[in-house]
Order: sequence, then structure tokens, then C-alpha cells
Amino acid sequence: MTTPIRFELIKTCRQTGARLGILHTPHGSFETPMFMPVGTLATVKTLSPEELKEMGAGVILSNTYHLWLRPGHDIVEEAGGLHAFMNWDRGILTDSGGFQVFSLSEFRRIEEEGVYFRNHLNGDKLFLSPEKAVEIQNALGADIIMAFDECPPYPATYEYMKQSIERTSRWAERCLKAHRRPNEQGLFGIVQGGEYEELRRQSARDLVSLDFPGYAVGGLSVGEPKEVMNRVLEFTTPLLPADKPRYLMGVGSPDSLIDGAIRGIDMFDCVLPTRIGRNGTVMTSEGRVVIKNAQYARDFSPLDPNCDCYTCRNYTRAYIRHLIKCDETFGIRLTSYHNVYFLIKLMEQVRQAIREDRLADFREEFFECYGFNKP
Ligand SMILES: Cc1cccc2c(=O)nc(N)[nH]c12
Repeated sequence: MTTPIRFELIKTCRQTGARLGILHTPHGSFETPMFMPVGTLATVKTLSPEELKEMGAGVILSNTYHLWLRPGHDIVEEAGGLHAFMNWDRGILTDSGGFQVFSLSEFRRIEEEGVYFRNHLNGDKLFLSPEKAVEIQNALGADIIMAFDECPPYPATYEYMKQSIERTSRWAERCLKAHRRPNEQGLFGIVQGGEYEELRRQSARDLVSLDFPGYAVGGLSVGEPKEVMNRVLEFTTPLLPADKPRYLMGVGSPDSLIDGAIRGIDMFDCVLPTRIGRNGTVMTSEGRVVIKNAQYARDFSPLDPNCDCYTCRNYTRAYIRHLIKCDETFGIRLTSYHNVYFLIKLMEQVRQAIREDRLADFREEFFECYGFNKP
């Protein structure tokens, strides 16, 4: 069987153990560690594929649950799959829908066969199973698809977590059996187990024994403190094969991307840049800027003096503040463009620091400027 997804390890940072790699996919090869912008409904909100390409995006996300409901995976399949439908010819990854069911829908019941819940748009009763989640993703045609998992709430008891990861492992095996296009779409397993090292070990052991082409660390970025996330990564990533990609789901903020890379993560995704961009908050090399604040009314400097993106080269804080205050759509396009660009460029700096074996030094410099070390 030809593997559609291959991870090439280029080097390991001597200072931190972070990895520099290349993720080879049927739609191109992309350097890691990488940030993947989220385009839930087949669009990275307000940004065009050309803009995403010019900023260097390689793999973008879309979502099984949402596209199943609207427009329907059958329509996307008839369009020729997600790449044709959204005019994106680089990499696409779809999440399996499990997480969205738990975070979006009311009234849900989890059974061995799958999850019963209500459509968050109209209240209709729905059922999603490992087989259905893979069928939808096979129709959508992403290069990387995710196993159907339960992302337990945080915190969860050891007992609840144990029965949850054992079911998630059984679901993962069912996903592998249901996968119709293993030569074109790489199916990743999702390691769960919360903050319990023993359960993370058991989940990783189960999934690695099924030999997935890649692995995600799930169940994080669900409200746990950052030190819990970092501790869980410290004992989880070493359990995963060094020659396979490691994807930390739903992360994240600039500091979490750096700390995740240091702990051996290769791929990240998060709605943060476009979500906070839509309410006028931007990430800059000197920390977050809430552009609506009155202090920027006459500030004719760029959002970020150290950024060379389209927004920062052409517009001022005063102008962008004006647009956001007036609910002008162009305003959130400018903030979203800058925020996605900021995280993609941050990962370029992380990769360069790995090449130079100085990611720990880079972390200190970045945290100092960004304000994470400030009391
Ligand atoms: C999107 C996301 C964020 C955070 C965690 C998870 C998870 O555990 N499982 C899935 N399928 N998705 C997740």
C-alpha cells in the first residue's frame, strides 16, 4: 500500500529535542513544525486561497461535522472533493466531528456504537459513528483524516477517562476498517487519556499497535492550565513513533506553539487567529493589541512594527480601529490576515531556531518581547 502521508525527519534541535521535518502529502510537501489555519466550513474565514498561499500556509483544516450538516458531504464529493470545491490545491486535514459534537450539540448520549445528539442548527436528532465519520471524510477527500474519538471534558475522573480511552481505541480500529481510500488519505489516530500518564500510555500503546500513518494528541486545549498541557506532552510525545507526524489538536497561542514544538510536536491548528481577529484583537511581537481601545484612535503606526505582512505594510492602527468600530468587513479581513500571518511566520522562526540549535534561546527572547515573562 502506498502511504499518502510521509514524515521526513530533517534534524533535532540539540538545545530542546524539537524536530525539524517535512510532511509529504498528495498535495505537496511542507516543513514542520507547522501551524495549520482552520477553515471549518471550507473557508479560512475572510481570507482567500491566494492570500493563504502568499503568507505560506501549507495545510489548512476543515470539519466533518459542519460540512456534513452544510452543504452535505455528498455535494462536496460531487464538486470533486474539498480541494476542487474550495479551490485549494495544497494540503487539507479534516477533523472527525467528535470534538464538535461534544462542544456544539445539546443532549447527547455516547454509546459503544456511536454518539446520539441533536443538530446544533435545527435540533434534529443525529447519530455519528466511527464508520459514518470515516465515510464523510472519504467523501470530502482531505489528505489527512482523523479517527472518531471522544474528547472527554476537563477535568474527568480516572475511571471515566479509562473507559473513554478504551472505547476511543475500539473506535479507532473501526475507523481503520471503514477507511475506503487508505492510499489517498492518511488516517491519523488520536491519543487520549487526559492528564493521567498511565492512560496516555495505554491509549498510545493501543493506537501505535494499529500502525497509523500519523498521530494526534487529543484531549488538550480543553481548559487545562498550560503547565498541565506541557506535562502531558512531556510524557506523551515520546510514546509516539519518531518517524511519524505528531499533531497537537486545537493549539494554539504563540507560547503554546513554541512549548509544543519544544516537546516534539510537528503540527498545530487553532481557530484563535481568525476568531480573536474578528473581535479586533491582534497578536503582535510585543503582545496582544485590542485595537478598539481609545489609545489607538490617533496611532498611525502599523499593528506590529516588526511585521511585514500586507496589513502592516499598508494600514495603520487608527484606520483598522475605525473599520472595526464601524463593523466594516474589511477591518476583520485585515486583522485576520495579520493574525494568521503572525502564527505562520512564528513557526518559520521556530524552524530556523531548530536549524541553529537555539530554540530555548528563541523561546526566552520571544516570551520577553511578547510579555509572557512579565509578572
Ligand atoms: C479540534 C480538537 C481540539 C482539541 C481536542 C480535540 C480532540 O481531542 N479530538 C478531536 N477530534 N478534535 C480536537
